[in-house]
Amino acid sequence: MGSGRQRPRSLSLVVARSGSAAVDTDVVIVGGGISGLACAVELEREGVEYALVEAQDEVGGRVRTDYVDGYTLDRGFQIFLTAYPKAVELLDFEELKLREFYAGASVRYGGEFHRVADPLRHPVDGVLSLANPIGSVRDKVLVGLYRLQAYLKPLEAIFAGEETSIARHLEDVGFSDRIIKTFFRPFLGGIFFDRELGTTSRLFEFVMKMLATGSNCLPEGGIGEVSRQLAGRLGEGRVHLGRRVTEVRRGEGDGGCLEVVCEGGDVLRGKRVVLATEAPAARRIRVMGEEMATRVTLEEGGVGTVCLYFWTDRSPPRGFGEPMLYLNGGDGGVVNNCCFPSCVSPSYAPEGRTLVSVSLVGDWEEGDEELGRRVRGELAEWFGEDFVGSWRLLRGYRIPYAQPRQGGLGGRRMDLGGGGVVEVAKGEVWACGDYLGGATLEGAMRSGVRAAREINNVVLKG
Ligand SMILES: Cc1cc2nc3c(=O)[nH]c(=O)nc-3n(C[C@H](O)[C@H](O)[C@H](O)COP(=O)(O)OP(=O)(O)OC[C@H]3O[C@@H](n4cnc5c(N)ncnc54)[C@H](O)[C@@H]3O)c2cc1C
Repeated sequence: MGSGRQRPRSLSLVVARSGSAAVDTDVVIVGGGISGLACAVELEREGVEYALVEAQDEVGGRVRTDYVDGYTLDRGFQIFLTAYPKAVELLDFEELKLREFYAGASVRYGGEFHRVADPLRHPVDGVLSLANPIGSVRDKVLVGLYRLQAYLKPLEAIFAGEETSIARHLEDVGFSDRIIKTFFRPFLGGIFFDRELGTTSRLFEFVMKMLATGSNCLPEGGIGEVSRQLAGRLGEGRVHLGRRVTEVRRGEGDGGCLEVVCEGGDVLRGKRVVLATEAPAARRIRVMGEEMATRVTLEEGGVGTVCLYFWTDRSPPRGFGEPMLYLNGGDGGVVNNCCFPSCVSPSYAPEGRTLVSVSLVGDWEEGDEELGRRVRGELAEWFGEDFVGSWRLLRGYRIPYAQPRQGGLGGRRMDLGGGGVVEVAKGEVWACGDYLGGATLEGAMRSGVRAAREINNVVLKG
Protein backbone atom coordinates (compact mmCIF):
# COMPACT_ATOMS: atom_id res chain seq x y z
CA MET A 1 0.00 0.00 0.00
CA GLY A 2 1.29 3.43 -0.80
CA SER A 3 0.89 6.35 1.50
CA GLY A 4 -0.98 8.86 -0.62
CA ARG A 5 -1.44 11.81 1.72
CA GLN A 6 -4.98 12.91 2.11
CA ARG A 7 -4.55 15.40 4.83
CA PRO A 8 -7.76 17.30 5.43
CA ARG A 9 -5.89 20.59 5.35
CA SER A 10 -2.29 21.69 5.41
CA LEU A 11 -0.40 23.80 7.87
CA SER A 12 2.00 26.57 7.17
CA LEU A 13 4.68 25.41 9.56
CA VAL A 14 8.13 26.68 8.83
CA VAL A 15 10.60 23.86 8.49
CA ALA A 16 14.16 24.86 9.22
CA ARG A 17 16.29 21.77 9.01
CA SER A 18 19.70 22.94 8.01
CA GLY A 19 22.04 25.85 8.17
CA SER A 20 22.68 27.93 11.21
CA ALA A 21 19.80 28.05 13.62
CA ALA A 22 20.80 30.92 15.80
CA VAL A 23 17.29 31.62 16.94
CA ASP A 24 17.19 34.17 19.71
CA THR A 25 14.03 34.12 21.66
CA ASP A 26 12.55 34.30 25.14
CA VAL A 27 11.51 30.67 25.45
CA VAL A 28 12.67 27.55 23.63
CA ILE A 29 10.22 24.65 23.85
CA VAL A 30 11.79 21.24 23.21
CA GLY A 31 9.20 18.76 21.92
CA GLY A 32 6.10 19.30 19.80
CA GLY A 33 3.75 16.73 21.31
CA ILE A 34 0.50 17.82 22.94
CA SER A 35 2.25 19.26 26.02
CA GLY A 36 4.78 21.28 23.99
CA LEU A 37 2.06 22.52 21.64
CA ALA A 38 -0.20 23.51 24.54
CA CYS A 39 2.72 25.39 26.10
CA ALA A 40 3.32 27.19 22.79
CA VAL A 41 -0.37 28.06 22.38
CA GLU A 42 -0.38 29.64 25.83
CA LEU A 43 2.83 31.63 25.19
CA GLU A 44 1.43 32.77 21.85
CA ARG A 45 -1.75 33.91 23.62
CA GLU A 46 0.32 35.85 26.16
CA GLY A 47 2.47 37.44 23.47
CA VAL A 48 5.71 35.86 24.71
CA GLU A 49 8.43 35.21 22.11
CA TYR A 50 9.19 31.50 21.69
CA ALA A 51 10.51 28.83 19.34
CA LEU A 52 9.44 25.18 19.36
CA VAL A 53 11.95 22.50 18.36
CA GLU A 54 10.72 19.06 17.37
CA ALA A 55 12.85 16.02 16.52
CA GLN A 56 10.34 14.46 14.11
CA ASP A 57 9.17 15.64 10.68
CA GLU A 58 5.81 16.71 12.04
CA VAL A 59 4.40 17.88 15.34
CA GLY A 60 2.01 15.77 17.44
CA GLY A 61 4.31 13.31 19.20
CA ARG A 62 2.14 10.37 20.18
CA VAL A 63 -0.95 12.01 18.67
CA ARG A 64 -0.51 11.65 14.95
CA THR A 65 -2.50 10.23 12.07
CA ASP A 66 -1.38 8.78 8.75
CA TYR A 67 -3.46 8.89 5.60
CA VAL A 68 -2.93 5.73 3.55
CA ASP A 69 -4.82 5.01 0.35
CA GLY A 70 -7.90 6.84 1.58
CA TYR A 71 -7.78 5.33 5.08
CA THR A 72 -7.28 7.40 8.20
CA LEU A 73 -4.87 5.57 10.49
CA ASP A 74 -4.28 6.93 13.96
CA ARG A 75 -0.88 5.93 15.25
CA GLY A 76 -2.40 3.64 17.84
CA PHE A 77 -6.07 3.63 18.75
CA GLN A 78 -6.95 6.72 20.76
CA ILE A 79 -10.22 8.24 21.90
CA PHE A 80 -10.95 11.91 22.43
CA LEU A 81 -13.05 12.71 25.49
CA THR A 82 -15.08 15.89 25.09
CA ALA A 83 -15.19 16.54 28.85
CA TYR A 84 -11.44 17.18 29.16
CA PRO A 85 -11.49 20.70 30.70
CA LYS A 86 -8.25 21.92 29.08
CA ALA A 87 -9.42 20.60 25.72
CA VAL A 88 -12.59 22.64 26.12
CA GLU A 89 -10.42 25.72 26.74
CA LEU A 90 -7.87 25.17 23.98
CA LEU A 91 -9.68 23.43 21.13
CA ASP A 92 -12.46 24.18 18.70
CA PHE A 93 -14.63 21.04 18.92
CA GLU A 94 -16.78 22.05 15.99
CA GLU A 95 -13.77 22.27 13.74
CA LEU A 96 -12.62 18.84 14.94
CA LYS A 97 -15.94 17.41 13.70
CA LEU A 98 -16.17 14.90 16.52
CA ARG A 99 -17.99 11.62 15.88
CA GLU A 100 -19.29 9.76 18.91
CA PHE A 101 -18.83 6.19 20.04
CA TYR A 102 -21.69 4.33 21.71
CA ALA A 103 -21.56 5.15 25.45
CA GLY A 104 -20.59 1.71 26.67
CA ALA A 105 -19.02 -1.36 25.12
CA SER A 106 -19.81 -4.82 23.83
CA VAL A 107 -17.92 -7.50 25.74
CA ARG A 108 -17.03 -10.86 24.22
CA TYR A 109 -17.39 -13.44 26.96
CA GLY A 110 -18.36 -17.10 26.99
CA GLY A 111 -18.63 -17.18 23.19
CA GLU A 112 -21.16 -14.33 23.01
CA PHE A 113 -21.34 -10.54 23.03
CA HIS A 114 -22.83 -8.73 26.02
CA ARG A 115 -23.49 -5.04 26.27
CA VAL A 116 -22.31 -2.86 29.14
CA ALA A 117 -24.15 0.42 28.65
CA ASP A 118 -24.05 3.80 30.29
CA PRO A 119 -27.43 3.54 32.04
CA LEU A 120 -28.18 7.26 31.72
CA ARG A 121 -27.42 7.52 27.99
CA HIS A 122 -28.81 4.12 26.98
CA PRO A 123 -31.37 3.32 29.69
CA VAL A 124 -33.01 0.48 27.76
CA ASP A 125 -29.68 -1.25 27.12
CA GLY A 126 -28.79 -0.55 30.74
CA VAL A 127 -31.86 -2.45 31.96
CA LEU A 128 -31.38 -5.22 29.41
CA SER A 129 -27.78 -5.65 30.51
CA LEU A 130 -28.81 -6.35 34.11
CA ALA A 131 -29.17 -10.05 33.44
CA ASN A 132 -26.06 -10.59 31.32
CA PRO A 133 -23.09 -12.54 32.72
CA ILE A 134 -20.76 -9.49 32.78
CA GLY A 135 -21.06 -9.23 36.54
CA SER A 136 -24.01 -9.59 38.86
CA VAL A 137 -27.10 -7.37 39.10
CA ARG A 138 -25.41 -5.77 42.11
CA ASP A 139 -22.41 -4.94 39.89
CA LYS A 140 -24.68 -3.21 37.35
CA VAL A 141 -26.32 -1.18 40.10
CA LEU A 142 -22.84 -0.27 41.40
CA VAL A 143 -21.81 0.83 37.89
CA GLY A 144 -24.82 3.17 37.85
CA LEU A 145 -24.07 4.52 41.31
CA TYR A 146 -20.37 4.91 40.56
CA ARG A 147 -21.24 6.81 37.41
CA LEU A 148 -23.48 9.14 39.38
CA GLN A 149 -20.84 9.66 42.04
CA ALA A 150 -18.21 10.32 39.34
CA TYR A 151 -20.51 12.90 37.81
CA LEU A 152 -21.00 14.68 41.13
CA LYS A 153 -17.48 14.46 42.59
CA PRO A 154 -15.48 17.63 41.89
CA LEU A 155 -12.32 17.15 39.83
CA GLU A 156 -10.23 18.78 42.54
CA ALA A 157 -11.39 16.15 45.03
CA ILE A 158 -10.38 13.39 42.61
CA PHE A 159 -6.97 14.90 41.95
CA ALA A 160 -6.26 15.53 45.64
CA GLY A 161 -7.76 12.24 46.84
CA GLU A 162 -6.19 9.11 48.25
CA GLU A 163 -4.83 6.66 45.73
CA THR A 164 -4.42 2.95 45.46
CA SER A 165 -4.26 0.61 42.47
CA ILE A 166 -7.34 0.45 40.25
CA ALA A 167 -7.68 -3.28 41.07
CA ARG A 168 -7.77 -2.55 44.81
CA HIS A 169 -10.09 0.41 44.33
CA LEU A 170 -12.62 -1.66 42.38
CA GLU A 171 -12.56 -4.33 45.08
CA ASP A 172 -13.02 -1.68 47.77
CA VAL A 173 -16.03 -0.24 45.93
CA GLY A 174 -17.52 -3.73 46.02
CA PHE A 175 -17.32 -4.87 42.41
CA SER A 176 -17.21 -8.63 41.94
CA ASP A 177 -14.23 -10.49 40.60
CA ARG A 178 -16.27 -11.37 37.52
CA ILE A 179 -17.00 -7.82 36.35
CA ILE A 180 -13.42 -6.78 37.12
CA LYS A 181 -12.08 -9.58 34.92
CA THR A 182 -14.63 -9.48 32.12
CA PHE A 183 -15.20 -5.74 31.79
CA PHE A 184 -12.83 -3.50 33.72
CA ARG A 185 -9.69 -5.42 32.78
CA PRO A 186 -10.11 -5.14 28.97
CA PHE A 187 -11.75 -1.71 29.16
CA LEU A 188 -9.08 -0.11 31.33
CA GLY A 189 -6.41 -2.34 29.79
CA GLY A 190 -7.17 -0.52 26.54
CA ILE A 191 -7.01 2.91 28.16
CA PHE A 192 -3.92 2.52 30.37
CA PHE A 193 -2.29 -0.47 28.57
CA ASP A 194 -2.28 -2.18 31.93
CA ARG A 195 -4.46 -5.27 32.14
CA GLU A 196 -3.22 -5.93 35.68
CA LEU A 197 -4.95 -2.69 36.78
CA GLY A 198 -1.95 -1.46 38.76
CA THR A 199 -2.48 2.14 37.55
CA THR A 200 -3.38 4.77 40.13
CA SER A 201 -7.05 4.85 41.07
CA ARG A 202 -7.06 8.66 40.77
CA LEU A 203 -6.64 8.32 37.00
CA PHE A 204 -9.46 5.79 36.90
CA GLU A 205 -11.75 8.15 38.81
CA PHE A 206 -10.73 10.97 36.49
CA VAL A 207 -11.49 8.98 33.33
CA MET A 208 -14.82 7.79 34.78
CA LYS A 209 -15.76 11.40 35.48
CA MET A 210 -14.82 12.40 31.94
CA LEU A 211 -16.95 9.55 30.55
CA ALA A 212 -19.86 10.51 32.81
CA THR A 213 -19.79 14.19 31.82
CA GLY A 214 -18.94 14.04 28.12
CA SER A 215 -18.73 11.68 25.18
CA ASN A 216 -15.97 9.57 23.67
CA CYS A 217 -15.24 10.48 20.09
CA LEU A 218 -12.99 10.36 17.07
CA PRO A 219 -12.27 13.56 15.13
CA GLU A 220 -13.36 13.18 11.52
CA GLY A 221 -9.82 13.74 10.27
CA GLY A 222 -8.23 11.42 12.83
CA ILE A 223 -6.82 11.98 16.30
CA GLY A 224 -3.86 13.86 14.75
CA GLU A 225 -6.28 16.71 14.06
CA VAL A 226 -6.00 17.62 17.74
CA SER A 227 -2.26 18.25 17.32
CA ARG A 228 -2.72 20.02 14.00
CA GLN A 229 -5.36 22.30 15.42
CA LEU A 230 -3.04 23.34 18.26
CA ALA A 231 -0.15 23.82 15.82
CA GLY A 232 -2.41 25.93 13.63
CA ARG A 233 -2.68 28.44 16.48
CA LEU A 234 1.07 29.16 16.42
CA GLY A 235 2.63 32.05 14.58
CA GLU A 236 4.60 31.51 11.39
CA GLY A 237 8.19 30.45 11.79
CA ARG A 238 7.79 29.34 15.40
CA VAL A 239 8.16 25.60 14.77
CA HIS A 240 11.47 24.01 13.82
CA LEU A 241 11.07 20.41 12.73
CA GLY A 242 13.66 17.67 12.33
CA ARG A 243 15.88 18.89 15.17
CA ARG A 244 16.75 16.61 18.08
CA VAL A 245 17.97 18.44 21.15
CA THR A 246 20.81 16.87 23.10
CA GLU A 247 21.75 19.48 25.63
CA VAL A 248 20.78 22.70 27.38
CA ARG A 249 23.76 24.69 28.59
CA ARG A 250 24.62 28.19 29.70
CA GLY A 251 25.91 30.36 26.89
CA GLU A 252 29.15 32.22 27.35
CA GLY A 253 29.17 36.00 27.28
CA ASP A 254 25.70 36.04 25.87
CA GLY A 255 23.85 38.06 28.44
CA GLY A 256 22.91 34.94 30.39
CA CYS A 257 21.21 33.22 27.47
CA LEU A 258 20.73 29.48 27.51
CA GLU A 259 21.90 27.44 24.57
CA VAL A 260 19.76 24.61 23.31
CA VAL A 261 22.06 22.31 21.36
CA CYS A 262 20.72 20.05 18.63
CA GLU A 263 22.25 16.95 17.08
CA GLY A 264 24.51 18.17 14.30
CA GLY A 265 25.54 21.24 16.26
CA ASP A 266 22.76 23.75 15.59
CA VAL A 267 22.12 25.98 18.57
CA LEU A 268 19.01 27.90 19.55
CA ARG A 269 19.37 30.59 22.15
CA GLY A 270 16.69 31.43 24.65
CA LYS A 271 16.25 33.00 28.06
CA ARG A 272 14.11 30.12 29.31
CA VAL A 273 13.68 26.51 28.21
CA VAL A 274 10.78 24.06 28.50
CA LEU A 275 11.56 20.37 28.05
CA ALA A 276 8.31 18.89 26.75
CA THR A 277 9.56 15.50 25.63
CA GLU A 278 8.37 12.05 26.67
CA ALA A 279 10.11 10.67 29.78
CA PRO A 280 12.65 8.34 28.10
CA ALA A 281 13.79 11.17 25.82
CA ALA A 282 13.95 13.61 28.72
CA ARG A 283 16.30 11.26 30.57
CA ARG A 284 18.85 11.58 27.79
CA ILE A 285 18.94 15.37 27.56
CA ARG A 286 21.78 17.00 29.48
CA VAL A 287 20.84 20.10 31.44
CA MET A 288 23.70 22.29 32.69
CA GLY A 289 26.12 19.39 32.44
CA GLU A 290 23.94 16.76 34.12
CA GLU A 291 21.47 14.25 32.73
CA MET A 292 17.90 15.34 33.26
CA ALA A 293 17.20 12.12 35.16
CA THR A 294 19.44 13.34 37.99
CA ARG A 295 17.39 16.52 38.31
CA VAL A 296 13.84 15.18 38.05
CA THR A 297 12.40 11.96 39.45
CA LEU A 298 11.21 10.26 36.30
CA GLU A 299 8.85 7.31 36.41
CA GLU A 300 10.72 4.17 35.35
CA GLY A 301 9.60 2.47 32.16
CA GLY A 302 6.49 2.63 30.11
CA VAL A 303 3.65 0.52 28.81
CA GLY A 304 3.19 -0.40 25.18
CA THR A 305 0.63 -1.42 22.62
CA VAL A 306 0.35 -2.80 19.12
CA CYS A 307 -2.39 -1.55 16.84
CA LEU A 308 -3.19 -3.47 13.66
CA TYR A 309 -5.36 -2.03 10.91
CA PHE A 310 -7.20 -4.17 8.36
CA TRP A 311 -9.44 -3.17 5.48
CA THR A 312 -12.26 -4.99 3.78
CA ASP A 313 -14.73 -4.19 1.05
CA ARG A 314 -17.45 -5.81 3.13
CA SER A 315 -19.70 -4.06 5.63
CA PRO A 316 -19.79 -5.45 9.17
CA PRO A 317 -22.44 -8.16 9.53
CA ARG A 318 -25.87 -7.32 10.94
CA GLY A 319 -25.65 -6.13 14.51
CA PHE A 320 -22.05 -4.92 14.19
CA GLY A 321 -22.54 -1.67 12.32
CA GLU A 322 -22.79 0.58 15.38
CA PRO A 323 -19.97 2.87 16.54
CA MET A 324 -19.09 0.30 19.19
CA LEU A 325 -16.01 -0.67 21.14
CA TYR A 326 -15.60 -4.46 21.37
CA LEU A 327 -13.72 -5.87 24.35
CA ASN A 328 -12.15 -9.24 25.02
CA GLY A 329 -13.72 -10.27 28.34
CA GLY A 330 -12.19 -13.75 28.29
CA ASP A 331 -8.93 -15.02 29.71
CA GLY A 332 -7.25 -16.06 26.47
CA GLY A 333 -6.41 -14.51 23.14
CA VAL A 334 -4.15 -11.72 21.97
CA VAL A 335 -6.81 -9.09 21.25
CA ASN A 336 -7.67 -6.60 23.99
CA ASN A 337 -10.15 -4.42 22.10
CA CYS A 338 -11.22 -3.62 18.57
CA CYS A 339 -13.61 -1.43 16.64
CA PHE A 340 -14.59 -0.34 13.15
CA PRO A 341 -13.50 3.32 13.04
CA SER A 342 -15.33 3.79 9.72
CA CYS A 343 -18.57 2.98 11.59
CA VAL A 344 -17.77 5.85 13.96
CA SER A 345 -16.78 8.25 11.19
CA PRO A 346 -17.11 7.19 7.53
CA SER A 347 -14.14 9.48 6.78
CA TYR A 348 -11.83 6.76 8.16
CA ALA A 349 -12.22 4.60 5.01
CA PRO A 350 -12.97 5.09 1.32
CA GLU A 351 -16.59 4.64 0.32
CA GLY A 352 -17.68 1.01 0.31
CA ARG A 353 -14.80 -0.07 2.55
CA THR A 354 -14.58 -0.83 6.25
CA LEU A 355 -11.57 -0.05 8.43
CA VAL A 356 -10.85 -2.41 11.32
CA SER A 357 -8.68 -1.34 14.26
CA VAL A 358 -7.40 -4.01 16.65
CA SER A 359 -5.41 -3.20 19.80
CA LEU A 360 -3.13 -5.52 21.74
CA VAL A 361 -1.57 -4.62 25.07
CA GLY A 362 2.21 -4.86 25.54
CA ASP A 363 5.07 -5.71 23.19
CA TRP A 364 4.75 -8.64 20.80
CA GLU A 365 7.63 -10.49 19.19
CA GLU A 366 5.75 -11.82 16.16
CA GLY A 367 5.82 -9.75 12.98
CA ASP A 368 2.70 -7.94 11.78
CA GLU A 369 1.73 -10.68 9.30
CA GLU A 370 1.95 -13.42 11.92
CA LEU A 371 0.16 -11.32 14.51
CA GLY A 372 -2.44 -10.39 11.88
CA ARG A 373 -3.10 -14.11 11.26
CA ARG A 374 -3.59 -14.74 14.98
CA VAL A 375 -5.88 -11.76 15.31
CA ARG A 376 -7.98 -12.81 12.32
CA GLY A 377 -8.22 -16.37 13.66
CA GLU A 378 -9.43 -15.06 16.99
CA LEU A 379 -11.86 -12.50 15.63
CA ALA A 380 -13.39 -14.93 13.11
CA GLU A 381 -15.07 -16.43 16.17
CA TRP A 382 -16.37 -13.00 17.13
CA PHE A 383 -17.59 -11.63 13.79
CA GLY A 384 -17.84 -14.74 11.60
CA GLU A 385 -15.33 -16.38 9.24
CA ASP A 386 -16.98 -14.96 6.16
CA PHE A 387 -16.47 -11.35 7.16
CA VAL A 388 -13.09 -11.70 8.88
CA GLY A 389 -11.80 -13.86 5.99
CA SER A 390 -12.15 -10.76 3.78
CA TRP A 391 -9.86 -8.60 5.97
CA ARG A 392 -6.50 -7.55 4.54
CA LEU A 393 -3.72 -6.23 6.76
CA LEU A 394 -3.18 -2.54 6.04
CA ARG A 395 -0.58 -1.47 8.57
CA GLY A 396 0.68 -2.27 12.05
CA TYR A 397 1.84 0.27 14.62
CA ARG A 398 4.15 -0.85 17.40
CA ILE A 399 4.33 1.64 20.21
CA PRO A 400 6.59 0.25 22.95
CA TYR A 401 6.29 3.47 24.95
CA ALA A 402 2.66 4.49 24.65
CA GLN A 403 2.37 5.83 28.17
CA PRO A 404 4.53 6.03 31.27
CA ARG A 405 3.85 3.54 34.03
CA GLN A 406 1.36 5.28 36.26
CA GLY A 407 1.39 3.14 39.38
CA GLY A 408 1.81 6.12 41.65
CA LEU A 409 2.06 3.79 44.59
CA GLY A 410 5.03 4.33 46.82
CA GLY A 411 6.73 6.31 44.07
CA ARG A 412 6.19 9.83 42.75
CA ARG A 413 2.64 11.05 43.09
CA MET A 414 1.60 12.61 39.81
CA ASP A 415 0.26 16.14 40.05
CA LEU A 416 -2.85 15.45 37.99
CA GLY A 417 -4.55 18.71 38.91
CA GLY A 418 -1.55 21.02 38.62
CA GLY A 419 0.02 19.48 35.54
CA GLY A 420 3.12 18.33 37.40
CA VAL A 421 5.55 20.86 36.00
CA VAL A 422 9.06 20.58 37.42
CA GLU A 423 11.57 23.43 37.65
CA VAL A 424 14.73 21.69 36.50
CA ALA A 425 17.07 24.68 36.80
CA LYS A 426 15.79 27.51 38.98
CA GLY A 427 13.99 30.20 37.02
CA GLU A 428 15.48 28.92 33.74
CA VAL A 429 14.50 25.38 32.74
CA TRP A 430 11.20 23.59 33.27
CA ALA A 431 10.00 20.10 32.38
CA CYS A 432 6.43 19.24 31.45
CA GLY A 433 4.65 16.33 29.80
CA ASP A 434 2.30 13.47 30.42
CA TYR A 435 4.70 11.60 32.70
CA LEU A 436 4.34 14.49 35.14
CA GLY A 437 0.69 15.48 34.68
CA GLY A 438 -1.02 12.19 33.77
CA ALA A 439 -0.93 10.30 30.47
CA THR A 440 -4.04 11.65 28.84
CA LEU A 441 -4.53 14.43 26.33
CA GLU A 442 -5.83 16.46 29.25
CA GLY A 443 -2.78 15.74 31.43
CA ALA A 444 -0.39 16.69 28.62
CA MET A 445 -2.28 19.92 27.82
CA ARG A 446 -2.58 20.86 31.47
CA SER A 447 1.13 20.33 31.99
CA GLY A 448 2.13 22.38 28.93
CA VAL A 449 -0.12 25.32 29.82
CA ARG A 450 1.11 25.29 33.41
CA ALA A 451 4.76 25.43 32.23
CA ALA A 452 3.93 28.43 30.05
CA ARG A 453 2.21 30.19 32.93
CA GLU A 454 5.11 29.60 35.33
CA ILE A 455 7.54 30.96 32.78
CA ASN A 456 5.35 33.85 31.96
CA ASN A 457 5.34 34.80 35.62
CA VAL A 458 9.14 34.67 35.72
CA VAL A 459 9.49 36.56 32.43
CA LEU A 460 7.00 39.18 33.50
CA LYS A 461 8.61 39.52 36.91
CA GLY A 462 12.12 39.58 35.59
C1 LIG B 1 -1.53 4.40 21.38
C2 LIG B 1 -1.89 5.47 22.37
C3 LIG B 1 -3.20 5.56 22.79
C4 LIG B 1 -3.56 6.57 23.69
N1 LIG B 1 -4.87 6.70 24.00
C5 LIG B 1 -5.28 7.82 24.64
C6 LIG B 1 -6.65 8.12 24.75
O1 LIG B 1 -7.49 7.37 24.26
N2 LIG B 1 -7.01 9.26 25.41
C7 LIG B 1 -6.09 10.10 25.95
O2 LIG B 1 -6.47 11.12 26.53
N3 LIG B 1 -4.76 9.84 25.85
C8 LIG B 1 -4.33 8.75 25.20
N4 LIG B 1 -3.00 8.49 25.05
C9 LIG B 1 -2.02 9.31 25.80
C10 LIG B 1 -1.70 10.65 25.14
O3 LIG B 1 -1.64 10.53 23.76
C11 LIG B 1 -0.33 11.12 25.69
O4 LIG B 1 -0.39 11.16 27.09
C12 LIG B 1 0.06 12.52 25.20
O5 LIG B 1 -0.11 12.65 23.82
C13 LIG B 1 1.52 12.80 25.57
O6 LIG B 1 1.92 14.07 25.10
P1 LIG B 1 3.35 14.66 25.50
O7 LIG B 1 3.47 15.99 24.88
O8 LIG B 1 3.51 14.58 26.98
O9 LIG B 1 4.42 13.63 24.92
P2 LIG B 1 4.74 13.22 23.36
O10 LIG B 1 3.50 13.11 22.58
O11 LIG B 1 5.59 12.00 23.45
O12 LIG B 1 5.57 14.43 22.83
C14 LIG B 1 6.95 14.57 23.03
C15 LIG B 1 7.56 15.16 21.78
O13 LIG B 1 8.92 15.47 22.03
C16 LIG B 1 9.68 15.13 20.88
N5 LIG B 1 11.07 14.91 21.31
C17 LIG B 1 11.54 13.89 22.07
N6 LIG B 1 12.86 14.05 22.28
C18 LIG B 1 13.21 15.21 21.66
C19 LIG B 1 14.43 15.89 21.54
N7 LIG B 1 15.57 15.45 22.12
N8 LIG B 1 14.47 17.04 20.82
C20 LIG B 1 13.34 17.53 20.22
N9 LIG B 1 12.13 16.88 20.32
C21 LIG B 1 12.08 15.75 21.03
C22 LIG B 1 9.00 13.86 20.38
O14 LIG B 1 9.34 13.61 19.03
C23 LIG B 1 7.54 14.21 20.60
O15 LIG B 1 6.98 14.86 19.47
C24 LIG B 1 -2.58 7.47 24.20
C25 LIG B 1 -1.26 7.35 23.78
C26 LIG B 1 -0.92 6.37 22.87
C27 LIG B 1 0.49 6.30 22.38
